[in-house]
Amino acid sequence: MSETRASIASARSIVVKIGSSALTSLIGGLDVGRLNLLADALEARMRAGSDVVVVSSGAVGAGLAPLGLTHRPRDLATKQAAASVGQLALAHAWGTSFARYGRTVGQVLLTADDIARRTQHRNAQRTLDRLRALHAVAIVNENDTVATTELRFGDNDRLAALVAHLVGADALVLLSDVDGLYDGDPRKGGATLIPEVNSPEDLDGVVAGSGGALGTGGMASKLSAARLAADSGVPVLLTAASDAATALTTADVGTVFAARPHRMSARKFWVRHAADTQGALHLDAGAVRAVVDRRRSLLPAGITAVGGRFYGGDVVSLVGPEDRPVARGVVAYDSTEIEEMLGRSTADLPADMHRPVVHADDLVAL
Ligand SMILES: Nc1ncnc2c1ncn2[C@@H]1O[C@H](COP(=O)(O)OP(=O)(O)O)[C@@H](O)[C@H]1O
Ligand SMILES: N[C@@H](CCC(=O)OP(=O)(O)O)C(=O)O
Repeated sequence: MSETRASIASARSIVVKIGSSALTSLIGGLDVGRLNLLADALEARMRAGSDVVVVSSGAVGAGLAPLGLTHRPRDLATKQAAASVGQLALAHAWGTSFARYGRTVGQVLLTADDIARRTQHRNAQRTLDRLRALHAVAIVNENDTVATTELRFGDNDRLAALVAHLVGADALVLLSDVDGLYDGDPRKGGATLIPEVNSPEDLDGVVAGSGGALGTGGMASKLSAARLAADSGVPVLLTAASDAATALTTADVGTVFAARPHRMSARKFWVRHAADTQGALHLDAGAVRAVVDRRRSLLPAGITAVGGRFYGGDVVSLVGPEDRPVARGVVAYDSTEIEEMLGRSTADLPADMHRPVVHADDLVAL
């Protein structure tokens, strides 16, 4: 068995994301039978000693039938109304299912903002850690009723990858209605399963198509979430929910994505993937070489212009001379302060401005 599969099979802490397509159908709504089988597999893994966090889609799908809707709505307000009805049913169904084992569930609804802001990020982390310490299973979903279009996560695949990093998980399992990644859309026929993705070249020529009637992101969002997790050091298994029992025991099923050998620090991961940028610093070519190639801190001498209004502690985009973002970082000063420092060497600045504008530890090249 491959090293990646072995690491997923033995992971101490796992995030398992279950897609709408695996839990709901347009005609039947929420499928409690399928949900019970998933809870069985999740409970077995917990009893074998692993910590599990569940990211469950399906709120919109579960809310359609009770509202008399026969297709997934396109407009945001109806989707949010369906999600508010469906989330209640979904959380209740998970609660009832795990109660068969005497296991308590906790509902955790997150928006992109919660992950993007450092304080909320820490709060979410603490809640998830405490639920785990109390032997309860967290059932996470996007907070669909308050998230607006701009605030929405790409979808729950991305949310699951962010949560995996948030809780320091050792593996991410994505369960869908398809048994892995194919080189083309399997609904069109003639596509071949790719069992293992070890490097970006393994994805050459792969066509990731759209999802089903109830899913949102399709294969493209699973691929980008899998790469996000794998790049940050978390191995990923993608398979069908009907194979959950195998996925959560031997991991000998579906497609696995090998993790990068070194896990990115939690702070760098947040800067790179989760935080919203509040403004921009424009750099000259020498500063780009220093921060991107030599991994140095950013000093005022290499900054040519400031874009937007921001404060010390915000995440900003570092933009090269060709107007292309080259890095992101946590800025040490307010934008108004940096305007006074532009192009000046550190020695010419007052003593309280000798810290780098962005410290190398807070800086991630793109
Ligand atoms: N290259 C591909 N490999 C596998 N599945 C693909 C591919 N391209 C498109 N798909 C489709 O993506 C669907 C899964 O995405 P989606 O419906 O969003 O699932 P979920 O609800 O689990 O998030 C599958 O049903 C499959 O038909
Ligand atoms: N938060 C939404 C799901 C969004 C989503 O990403 O769905 P899916 O592609 O099925 O994982 C819901 O619960 O309906």
